[in-house]
Amino acid sequence: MIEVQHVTKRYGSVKALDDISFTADSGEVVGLLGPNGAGKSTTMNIITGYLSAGEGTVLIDGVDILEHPKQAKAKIGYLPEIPPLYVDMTVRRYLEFIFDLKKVKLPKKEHIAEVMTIVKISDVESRVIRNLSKGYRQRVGLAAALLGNPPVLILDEPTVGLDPKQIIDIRKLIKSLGKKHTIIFSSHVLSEVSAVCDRIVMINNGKIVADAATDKLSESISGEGILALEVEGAVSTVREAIGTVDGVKRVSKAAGNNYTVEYESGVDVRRGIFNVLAKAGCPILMMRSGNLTLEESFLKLTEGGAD
Ligand SMILES: Nc1ncnc2c1ncn2[C@@H]1O[C@H](COP(=O)(O)OP(=O)(O)OP(=O)(O)O)[C@@H](O)[C@H]1O
Repeated sequence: MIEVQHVTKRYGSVKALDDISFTADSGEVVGLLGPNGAGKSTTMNIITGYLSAGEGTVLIDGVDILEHPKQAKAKIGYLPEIPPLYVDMTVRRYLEFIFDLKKVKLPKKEHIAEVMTIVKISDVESRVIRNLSKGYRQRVGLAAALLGNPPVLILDEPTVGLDPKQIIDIRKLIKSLGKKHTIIFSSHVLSEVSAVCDRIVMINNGKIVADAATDKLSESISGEGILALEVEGAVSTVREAIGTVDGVKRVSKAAGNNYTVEYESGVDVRRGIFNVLAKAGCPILMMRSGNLTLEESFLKLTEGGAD
């Protein structure tokens, strides 16, 4: 649905993006994660056609954003980091204004009411935007992005500046919107991205440093899996037995009866290890994944970032 291909962007001598490529498939919620200054906003602005890339291509549902901007932009709902709200308007008036601006062809009253219900702002429709809390303003911005039912939503740091309750509400909202839309949303907060997204694209210093399903990310970063084991029996027997299992790369002895097993990424060695140790008469007392946590992976990849 969204294809970013070899995009490079320079601001004068600053290379903000350096040959980045990634995709977001239909119905996927993809998190663009990186420290401040990594290039997230620049990426978002290029995807939405607000900024042109120096090199590379962005396709929205197969349509090139630079060659056919009108057609491509009609498929996108964009929530910039600071939504450009007209604060003297009421919520309803503002949404009517955006509806007209976007030249939406749906029945106006019903569609605006539907969108207000989705983002839960119907109760403030007559309030002047200036008097709304930051959380409500963010939802008004989201409502504006949703007008016209675009299949793609691009959300730039949608929870910045919100209180914890508002953050939880917006996350829930994004998750539910993910059922019907392809979403790319940026954040510098790992826990946020991992709570909401199917896939994480990590960006640092204008380069993509990781791109994987949220639950597979740490494994894909370390390039191999790690298991921590506690096993009874003679050390040489245990090591030898585990070493015969397909996919096992290294067995290291830790304190007591503990071992660390490194294995090839994508291979599940647990059953094999169970079988060989049972055969050798060495009971397994504990076995768990010893991979880097997502936090550790993120820090490892973004060391030296601007944040
Ligand atoms: N208009 C500009 N002129 C010059 N340099 C810029 C401009 N906009 C961004 N940059 C630089 O490009 C790099 C990427 O910036 P960008 O705003 O895309 O990062 P970001 O990941 O969105 O960070 P933040 O979360 O702080 O907004 C940074 O080094 C930034 O200083």
